[in-house]
Amino acid sequence: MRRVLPSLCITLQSHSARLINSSAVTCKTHYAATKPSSDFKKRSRSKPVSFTEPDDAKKGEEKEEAPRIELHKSRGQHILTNPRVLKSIVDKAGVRETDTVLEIGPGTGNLTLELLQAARRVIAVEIDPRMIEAVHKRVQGTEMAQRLELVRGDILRTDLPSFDICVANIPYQISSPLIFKLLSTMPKFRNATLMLQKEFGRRLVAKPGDSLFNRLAVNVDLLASAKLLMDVSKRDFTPCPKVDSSVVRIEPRAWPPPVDLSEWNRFTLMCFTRKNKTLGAIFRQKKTVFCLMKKAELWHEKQKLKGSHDNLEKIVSDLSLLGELDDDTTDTEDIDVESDRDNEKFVCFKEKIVNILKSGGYEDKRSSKLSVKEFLRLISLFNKEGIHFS
Ligand SMILES: C[S@@+](CC[C@H](N)C(=O)[O-])C[C@H]1O[C@@H](n2cnc3c(N)ncnc32)[C@H](O)[C@@H]1O
Repeated sequence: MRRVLPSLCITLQSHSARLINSSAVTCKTHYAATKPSSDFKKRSRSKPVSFTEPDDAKKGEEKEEAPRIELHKSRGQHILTNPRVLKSIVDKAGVRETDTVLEIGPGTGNLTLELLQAARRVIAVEIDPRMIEAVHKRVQGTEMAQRLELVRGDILRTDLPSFDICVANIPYQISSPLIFKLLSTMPKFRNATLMLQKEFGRRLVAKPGDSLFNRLAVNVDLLASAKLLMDVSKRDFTPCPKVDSSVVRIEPRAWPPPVDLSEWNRFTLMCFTRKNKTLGAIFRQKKTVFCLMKKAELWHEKQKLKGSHDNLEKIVSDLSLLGELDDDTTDTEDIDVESDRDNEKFVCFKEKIVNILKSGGYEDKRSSKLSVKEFLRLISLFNKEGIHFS
């Protein structure tokens, strides 16, 4: 039988949200695996949810008490079950009483309930309707229900609401797009405290010269500062994942440099195609030179705009044939320039690139050792000479 959820408990939002059937989940009122402290139980006054892993679900058939939320690893459903860690995350996030907190992937609600102790309001976006149901049941009939907004949807396809901070144990497979989605939101939030795969967290906070320094760190550093808060053992999750985790705080910069992000993204992609090669070697590659030459022509044509449409179309089609450079770009010797004139143009353009690198002192530098400031200076040197990356 379908039962309508009390509207005070769940305000479902927007295009992606859908009211769910509250009878779809079996929830039991005990923690099978969430290990709450007695203090936590007292404070939450809610009905906790337990769950089973796919294999346990089969084994548990005869145990009539076994509650059923089958956890799907494909959705990153590793539930954080250590109350000490849950509390520590909320403390370290610096949640204020007046805050609206965005939580991504509340799962069965362990972190959600902690957040509701500290914040004025929590907006939790969850893709799995069974989890929405579970969290709803835990707050149902408590004053917390009025301060919790559950949104069903894929966070990557959901318009983000306005929030003060984000605190979340996220599905690791969406870490990168999620971080950039958060960083592109307006108005700006104070910070995001995220549980990430340990290795990913280390890469995020890496500094130029560190062995893990990479394009991700540069791109994030452009827009935010990232700080490692603590490591969390895989044993603190159910089911136990293969990897350990880290909690990282990301704080958006108040005044990020005014760069075209799509151009920046392509520029760093090019610079990091071979992060340990010198920039001189990277930008001398035939494919790279050719790609930049075509982009420069396109840019030049766009500036003129009134010019020949035919020419513009040819350049656009050349570019699409070329495709985007990606991290696996290896084949650089397969581009044939058609005529002597083209060849001359190509050689001149290559010389121009090399001169920019030489005059800026970048020819022998490696991306793995450059700061955001140095990358910003390099892109501006290229732009000044009419070389663009978007
Ligand atoms: C690592 S679990 C975290 C659960 C809970 N917050 C905790 O700490 O125990 C990730 C949660 O994110 C949800 N999820 C996965 N992909 C999602 C997406 N694209 N949008 C929103 N939620 C998602 C999963 O269903 C799961 O409940």
